[in-house]
Amino acid sequence: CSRKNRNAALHPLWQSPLTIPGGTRQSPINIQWRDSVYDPFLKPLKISYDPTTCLHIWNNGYSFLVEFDDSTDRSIIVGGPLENQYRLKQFHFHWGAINDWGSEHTVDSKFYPAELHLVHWNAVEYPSFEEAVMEGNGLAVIGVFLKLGARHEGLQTLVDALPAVKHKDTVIEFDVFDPSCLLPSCPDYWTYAGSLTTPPLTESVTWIIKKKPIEVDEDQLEAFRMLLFTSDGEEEKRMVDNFRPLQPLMDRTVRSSFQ
Ligand SMILES: NS(=O)(=O)c1ccc(Cc2ccc([N+](=O)[O-])cc2)cc1
Ligand SMILES: [Zn+2]
Repeated sequence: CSRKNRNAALHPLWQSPLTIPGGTRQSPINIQWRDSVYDPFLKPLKISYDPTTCLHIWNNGYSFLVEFDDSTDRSIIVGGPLENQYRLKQFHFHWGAINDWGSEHTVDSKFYPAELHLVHWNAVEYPSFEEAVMEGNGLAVIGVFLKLGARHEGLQTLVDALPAVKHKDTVIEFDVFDPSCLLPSCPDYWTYAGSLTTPPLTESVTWIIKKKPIEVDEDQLEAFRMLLFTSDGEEEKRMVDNFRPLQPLMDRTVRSSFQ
């Protein structure tokens, strides 16, 4: 490809190419509602999180992560498209500089202002998260869209802690939080085989994307946008637009748990 195109493939935030050479199941994707296939054999997703497994909030320079103690099976998901139970490792968000974009996945080409990812790993088959990351069925990520609306009381406890992790590589203890308060009550989801959306971009994720968004208000989105990609002392760069561009669907079908 011409020099221009090659440069277009290198997004500043990811240094590595936007599509993995030979990648056949990259994420995120656009979910075309009418092309998704209802699968009556999909089970309901069962979620049981123990709020005391919450450890801390960490600004890792891409997003802010809320990390959990994944040394036991106290916070797990099971069912849905999953063969095994998967342990909660962390959750994080992706968002835009303005409300017109920010989510990683889109639905019928519509962006949401932000997207939550709850990251789980297959501790039944693999000894650690790092090993699971390298396996086709190693991870399960629940995606939840955020839309502008009413203030989300559960999210507010998280938002109140964000000023303490404004800079890259800062961490604050956060010892009781139940992430199920961030899930919509509607059980409907889409599911497809995909990848991590940040390096190492490994094709190890069973994506479970909730059909219904949760509502957050403008102040809560603005709180995300005052975080920084940069460390204390560096020239400030606001942490916004930390989402990967859409990737080709290729030979994949998105299944729905609903008709
Ligand atoms: N956005 S996402 O696809 O849900 C996503 C989920 C988890 C991670 C975290 C991560 C995944 C793997 C590694 N690694 O193998 O070095 C380091 C960090 C990165 C990205
Ligand atoms: Zn993510």
